[in-house]
Amino acid sequence: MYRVMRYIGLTVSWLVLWRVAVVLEFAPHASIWFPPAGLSFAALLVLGWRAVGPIAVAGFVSTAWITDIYSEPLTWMTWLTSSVLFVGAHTLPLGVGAYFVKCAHINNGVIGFPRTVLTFLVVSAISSLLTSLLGIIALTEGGLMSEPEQWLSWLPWWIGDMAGVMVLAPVFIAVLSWRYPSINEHLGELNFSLKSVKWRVFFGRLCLVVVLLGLSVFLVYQTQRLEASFTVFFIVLPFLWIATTASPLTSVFILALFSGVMALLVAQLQLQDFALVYQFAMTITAACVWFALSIPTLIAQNANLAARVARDGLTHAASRGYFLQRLEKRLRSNEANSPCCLIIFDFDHFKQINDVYGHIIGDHVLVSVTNYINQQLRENDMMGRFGGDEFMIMLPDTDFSDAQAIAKRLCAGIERLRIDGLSDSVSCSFGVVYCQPKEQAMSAIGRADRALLNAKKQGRCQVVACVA
Ligand SMILES: Nc1nc2c(ncn2[C@@H]2O[C@H](COP(=O)(O)OP(=O)(O)OP(=O)(O)O)[C@@H](O)[C@H]2O)c(=O)[nH]1
Repeated sequence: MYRVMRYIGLTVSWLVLWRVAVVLEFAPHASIWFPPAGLSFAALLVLGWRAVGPIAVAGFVSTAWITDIYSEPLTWMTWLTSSVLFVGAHTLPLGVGAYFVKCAHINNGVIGFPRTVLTFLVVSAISSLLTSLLGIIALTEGGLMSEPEQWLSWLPWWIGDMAGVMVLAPVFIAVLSWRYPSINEHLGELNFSLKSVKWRVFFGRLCLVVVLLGLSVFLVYQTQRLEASFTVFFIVLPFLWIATTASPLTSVFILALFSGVMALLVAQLQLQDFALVYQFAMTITAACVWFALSIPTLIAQNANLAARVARDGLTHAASRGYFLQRLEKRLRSNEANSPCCLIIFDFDHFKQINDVYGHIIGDHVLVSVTNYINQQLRENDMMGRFGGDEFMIMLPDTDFSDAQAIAKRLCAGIERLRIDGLSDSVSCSFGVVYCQPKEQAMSAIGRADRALLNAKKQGRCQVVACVA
């Protein structure tokens, strides 16, 4: 029962939107935008083919209603043929398009959000072109459209449907996602939760774009000049700002209301001569908003990747590349005159630990020892993984004797560590160097590595300092 009510609600909403579009018509069968296309796309995306029934009923009713609006006589047979053709022409391209967008997000995943946006925009353009061409054929077959009207209608119909899909489908998807939350897994980065909307931000930014639109439309109304109508394209700039700073739902709501006000102003002020400009402004603004919505996502993903690249996945010590970068920066900076020391340490007979206890325990040893060392270091110090079982520690503002003392303390502390799953104790060998002012990072590492080699040669589990 509840489900039937929802389907009836879908049919009624579709018809209300369709009636609004008819009021805003500026050419036969061509409104500045066609909101029902947005609702059909959203319903087909969220409900799948279950949405076809309610949309079909709405299509049959609207075809009959056209007679009333255009005062064209309609026989039962003509009504039936036109309705079936119209419903097919409307639902088939939009349904296939919605299916593509749904699959695109699954295939592209989180990283591919901009690609999903591109798919949505391309699908909106192609599906709308097909609905307009097939719709015109349907109306012509039913005798509801003459040949001159076909030529007048195809472009405004196409762009009107495209505007309906690009601008309104996301709003309807958001509304439907509150009732059908399973769609959220396909929406990925898009947070369409109402909680994400900050109402002060929403009203402030909505006022800004509506005022700018009002100024632009007023200029056109006063001058009746085509050049003046192009000023509406400048509103793309505040929209880019909105889309990159507000939540997706806020941007999508503002875009829909802005487009609604635009359609209303064009109809009320009789600006039909400029309707195509406004139609294109609507779709271009929507396309820009969609691309701009992916910018915060890309920034967040980049930050995430950068953080991952900077850390070693197992021990969470700095990665080799990041450590070298930081050491190089420290040695070249003005602080280079203050002392900086470098320690390199390597586990003793680590291969044996792996061979006797297995690699899982080997990993556990690496994690336990590096955790212990991290606890011993100051906030400014930095540990990095050179590779395998070899690690480096940068000690800024530390003189040579202190660095040697730290290495000895760590060496003794590691030997005392009791590690779960390991009956023997572990040990490490250490090489310590004082970094010369303006010395290359790799030169300091080379010297520390030679000291470490000496520590290994001298029997392991000890600290060797390299003075020069
Ligand atoms: N479990 C584990 N083992 C690793 C990892 N990275 C490197 N190893 C192993 O660490 C061992 C390092 O051995 P070597 O450096 O050749 O020498 P060693 O056995 O430590 O002996 P010395 O350094 O001469 O005292 C190798 O067997 C590597 O396979 C890791 O992430 N996890």
